[in-house]
Amino acid sequence: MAPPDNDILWARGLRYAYDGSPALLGASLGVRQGEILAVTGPRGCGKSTLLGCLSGQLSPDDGEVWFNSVPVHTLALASRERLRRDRFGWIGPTPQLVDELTAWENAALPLLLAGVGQRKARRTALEWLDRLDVGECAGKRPYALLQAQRQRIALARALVHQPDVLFADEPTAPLHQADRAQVLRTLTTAGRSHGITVVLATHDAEVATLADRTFTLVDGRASGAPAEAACSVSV
Ligand SMILES: Nc1ncnc2c1ncn2[C@@H]1O[C@H](COP(=O)(O)OP(=O)(O)OP(=O)(O)O)[C@@H](O)[C@H]1O
Repeated sequence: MAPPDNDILWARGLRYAYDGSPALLGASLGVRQGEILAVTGPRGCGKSTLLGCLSGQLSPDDGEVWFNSVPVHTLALASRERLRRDRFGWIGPTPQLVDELTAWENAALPLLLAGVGQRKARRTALEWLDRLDVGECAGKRPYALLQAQRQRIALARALVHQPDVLFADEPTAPLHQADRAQVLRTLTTAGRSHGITVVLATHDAEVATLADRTFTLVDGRASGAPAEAACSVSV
């Protein structure tokens, strides 16, 4: 079956198991260009695994993932890595920064890897750090920063190259309430103003209200999908 034209991301019948222990049991979904989709569900229902499969970090045991007209599930490793680097952004629940680089260098990494000149990469990274209220941290290394500042820098890095799709896996987990609201606002505003599609995994119903649409996973499949028909269910 070919993916519909208006879906930037499209997955069918995704199955994934960790050492024989199933995490996804036939999840199917479509994500439209520019929308903010919240992937919700209780802890352990498979949200992170679904984002891993959609973003090409994990290879599903069965099923298909398409990005535009590209079949991600059959791409060779090098092509998948290039796709992730150039077209996708990723932010997880804990900031994973390069210890040896300053905040702006961390934020600029996707641009530098794509061959953008140092001066332009620095300027763009600084703009994103300012937008996220961590401009004053630009010259500091991660060890000298608070966890909340590190997470904002990780978000700047995820957005700096204006990816087609931003995958955000519980991005506000390490933040306090006030930080959480601002980071989420920046994330959703950036998505809407730059036409970035956002796939946001969260178990927080309040966070999910910022999304255009919600996809609920229960035990590795779409909520309400009967086990035997799970492969053909979509939202
Ligand atoms: N690396 C791993 N090795 C083994 N089992 C794993 C691994 N990662 C996840 N699992 C298991 O797979 C299932 C789905 O996990 P996953 O992290 O995708 O769910 P989640 O909905 O994102 O959970 P959470 O809300 O806690 O982040 C769970 O039962 C989890 O224990």
